[in-house]
Amino acid sequence: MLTEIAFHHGASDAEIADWLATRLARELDRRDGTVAITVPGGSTPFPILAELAKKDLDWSRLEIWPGDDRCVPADHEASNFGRLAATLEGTGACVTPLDEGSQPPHFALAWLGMGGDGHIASLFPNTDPQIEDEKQVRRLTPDPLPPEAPFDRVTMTLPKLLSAEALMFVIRGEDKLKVFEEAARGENDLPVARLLGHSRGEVTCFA
Ligand SMILES: O=C(O)[C@H](O)[C@@H](O)[C@H](O)[C@H](O)COP(=O)(O)O
Repeated sequence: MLTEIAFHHGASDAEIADWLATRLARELDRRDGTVAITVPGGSTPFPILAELAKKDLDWSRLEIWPGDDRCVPADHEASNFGRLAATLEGTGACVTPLDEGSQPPHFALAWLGMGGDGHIASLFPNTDPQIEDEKQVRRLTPDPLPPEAPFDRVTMTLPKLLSAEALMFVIRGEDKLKVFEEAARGENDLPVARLLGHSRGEVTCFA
C-alpha cells in the first residue's frame, strides 16, 4: 500500500524552518493553551531549529520534546535534549527531556529523521518496534550501536509517534530517500515502513 506523502525536494534548512513556523503559527491559532511537537536528534535538525528560533512565534505556548535521546547526561555532547535546549535557549519555549517514565502529551506534529537502516527516533531494526506497543516511551539498546552515538537510547514508540496529528520527515541523501520511498510503497518492513504503513494523518517529507 502506498502511503500518501507530500514530498518537497531540494528544500533548504531555511525553507524547512519557514514551513515549520507557518505550521506552528497555525496550530497556535487553532487552539488555546500549549502546542506540543516532537523533534529528532542527530545532525540534520539543528541548523533548521537555529533558523526556526529566529521566528516570531508565541514560544511561551510551545512545548518541544525530543522524539528520542541517548542515555547520557544533559550536558553530554550526544544529548539531544541538551542540544535542543541550547539551540532554543532564549526563545521561551518549554524544552522537555525524554525519560523512560515520561508521559508525553498529544503532539500536533511529530518531526522525524531517519537513519540509512530505516530507523526512526531510536526505533532501530533490531528492536523490532511494535504497532501495538503498550508503552509510549521505551529504553532500549540498538544493536549494532551506532558509531556516531554508541549509547543506550530512550525513544517514543510507534503508537506514540502515530498518535501525532501529522508526521514530517527531513531525509537528506539519495540512499536514505530510496529506503524511505521503498518503505512508503510497503516494500520493506523497516521501522520507518511500519510507521508509514499505519499513518492515517498528513505525512510530509523534505528530501
Ligand atoms: O537521536 C538520533 O540520532 C535521532 O533521533 C535519529 O533517529 C536521527 O534522526 C537519525 O539517525 C538521522 O540522523 P542524521 O540527521 O544525523 O542523519
